[in-house]
Amino acid sequence: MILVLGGAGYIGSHAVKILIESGESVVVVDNLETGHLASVNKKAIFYQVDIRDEEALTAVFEAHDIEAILHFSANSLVGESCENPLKYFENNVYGANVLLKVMRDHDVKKIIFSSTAAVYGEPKIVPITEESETLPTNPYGESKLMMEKMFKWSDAAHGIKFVSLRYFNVAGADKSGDIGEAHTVETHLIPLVLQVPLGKREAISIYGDDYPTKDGTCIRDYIHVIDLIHAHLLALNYLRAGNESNIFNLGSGSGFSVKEVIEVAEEVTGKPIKTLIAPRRSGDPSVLIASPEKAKAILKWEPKHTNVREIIEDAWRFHINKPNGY
Ligand SMILES: O=c1ccn([C@@H]2O[C@H](COP(=O)(O)OP(=O)(O)O[C@H]3O[C@H](CO)[C@H](O)[C@H](O)[C@H]3O)[C@@H](O)[C@H]2O)c(=O)[nH]1
Repeated sequence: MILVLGGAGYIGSHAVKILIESGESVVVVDNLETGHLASVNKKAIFYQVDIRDEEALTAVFEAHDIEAILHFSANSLVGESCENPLKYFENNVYGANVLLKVMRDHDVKKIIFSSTAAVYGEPKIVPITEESETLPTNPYGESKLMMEKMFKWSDAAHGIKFVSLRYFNVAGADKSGDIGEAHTVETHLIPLVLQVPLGKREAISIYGDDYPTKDGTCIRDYIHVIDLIHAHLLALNYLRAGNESNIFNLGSGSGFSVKEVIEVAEEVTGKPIKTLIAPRRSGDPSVLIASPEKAKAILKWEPKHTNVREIIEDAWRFHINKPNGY
């Protein structure tokens, strides 16, 4: 049995669907603070539990024979983390503490963990390898780095093996159009851009056009959520094969600027997208591009949907299908 924490969220709901399609039995735990029950595949067993609730989490571990955990439940908004850092330390860091305690007590030894490119902060060298310095510039990235360290020391003391996956910019949606990115407070570029052709937003603000990049706007490495989840399945097999704990970047290795994303979204939707030039958003590095070479070499990961057009087409299919979310 695989336990998916945060399985009602954007990325977690894709993981649940793909795990089930690949023949795994899945238990989902989600507090539904930001997740949607409707996005959880019906073949999964669902518990509305907050991972900080040790008693309730323990009951899930006692009811099921859990082999491995995929951990997607965390707060993940950079701006919010700067305004309310303690929320991030309480939910993300303390939540991981409770989880590790319950794992230790129930002899569960495998966990795949969602980390982030935000652990690197402002990179000195691009593309970013896993050996790059970790110097987060916001509490969100700091909380994820702290969690990585908690897993490292829990491995040393209790033999809990982990794979930490440092995500770059996750986007796109399942090809069915049934599940996708539907945050109540949306901050991510692609869903915000698509709100304009959906008629939900007048214009998209470009946060800064004076960066030292080819068109002056920030460059990011967009990774399709389906490719991202395939890396999780490979990480699960990697731990099942008895390998040591490890850390991998998950990105496509190529970058697209904010203006390029908007242009492709205009082509995909066939509608003009009005833009406004706004001031820079604080804490935004100019260029974030992953080196995915380690994941390719060790996990044998090969992202297949690296074209930003395909990512936007798949996101658009979901938004057309569910214009008001779940
Ligand atoms: O309305 C908007 C929203 C975003 N942007 C720009 O679009 C780019 C992408 O922004 P997102 O907010 O979509 O993504 P980030 O790169 O800021 O954040 C991603 O990478 C971070 C690590 O750096 C964290 O992991 C975070 O959770 C993850 O979404 C940035 O240059 C941002 O300034 C705009 O111009 N206008």
